[in-house]
Amino acid sequence: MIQVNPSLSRAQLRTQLRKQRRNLSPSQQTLAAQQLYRQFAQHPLFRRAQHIAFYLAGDGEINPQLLLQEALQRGKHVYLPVLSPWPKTTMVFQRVGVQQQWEKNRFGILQPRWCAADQRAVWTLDAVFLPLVGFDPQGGRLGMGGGFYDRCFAQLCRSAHRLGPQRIGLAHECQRVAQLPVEPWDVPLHAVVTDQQWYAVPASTDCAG
Ligand SMILES: Nc1nc2c(c(=O)[nH]1)N(C=O)[C@@H](CNc1ccc(C(=O)N[C@@H](CCC(=O)O)C(=O)O)cc1)CN2
Ligand SMILES: Nc1ncnc2c1ncn2[C@@H]1O[C@H](COP(=O)(O)OP(=O)(O)OP(=O)(O)O)[C@@H](O)[C@H]1O
Repeated sequence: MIQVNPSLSRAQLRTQLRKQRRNLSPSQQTLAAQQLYRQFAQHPLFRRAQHIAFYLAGDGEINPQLLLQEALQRGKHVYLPVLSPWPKTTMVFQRVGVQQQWEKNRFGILQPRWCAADQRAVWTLDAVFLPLVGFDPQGGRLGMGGGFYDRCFAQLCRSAHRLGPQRIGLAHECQRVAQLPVEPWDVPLHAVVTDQQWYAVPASTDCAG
């Protein structure tokens, strides 16, 4: 686990942790993806969930592709994040179709071509698997810095939809830090699954802000 120098800013921490995950070799990445799959494929949360949001891995992120394929095979509805053309700060979740058309978002990440009819309100999903740059065992998440996931969940946390989807961070073990700096807009994760283990977050820290 990384011992975080408390004087590091979020931006510096992000740079350091991104470098760390990009340094994993292709064979380490493949193994991590297989181990993630083994950790999770038979888990009741995954077995029960019918509407699940994934992400397409890049930049050294742990790859949930095996789980995504498994979800499709089990007849679940699979969603991916799509950045809205306007307003630029909005991200929605869109179901992946059989003859899906794709486009790149402004960060070069592949996303389903915008189709409002296939989009589903976040609070009606059963689970959202979040990519992350860093995490801590208290449910803290450091992302790429766009604030997209936090904005998606902000309403949910403040309103009566506390139950909403399970927010599950997926990560390499090397992305764990003892304690991330917390910002007022941060929405805590319910759990983090790495290639090595599960980190269940105590309920009391859920939506603390
Ligand atoms: N796989 C994956 N998909 C995802 C996310 C993610 O973290 N991972 N996102 C999670 O929110 C959203 C995209 N958010 C992103 C925010 C910033 C950058 C980024 O690369 N920033 C550049 C600099 C900015 C620029 O190119 O204009 C960089 O530092 O490399 C990428 C994605 C939606 N899709
Ligand atoms: N609920 C919100 N409403 C308005 N702005 C927000 C909200 N949540 C986050 N932001 C803004 O987004 C910016 C980036 O936030 P942060 O650094 O936490 O992103 P991140 O979690 O790393 O990114 P991402 O979720 O896209 O991976 C912050 O400057 C913050 O002001």
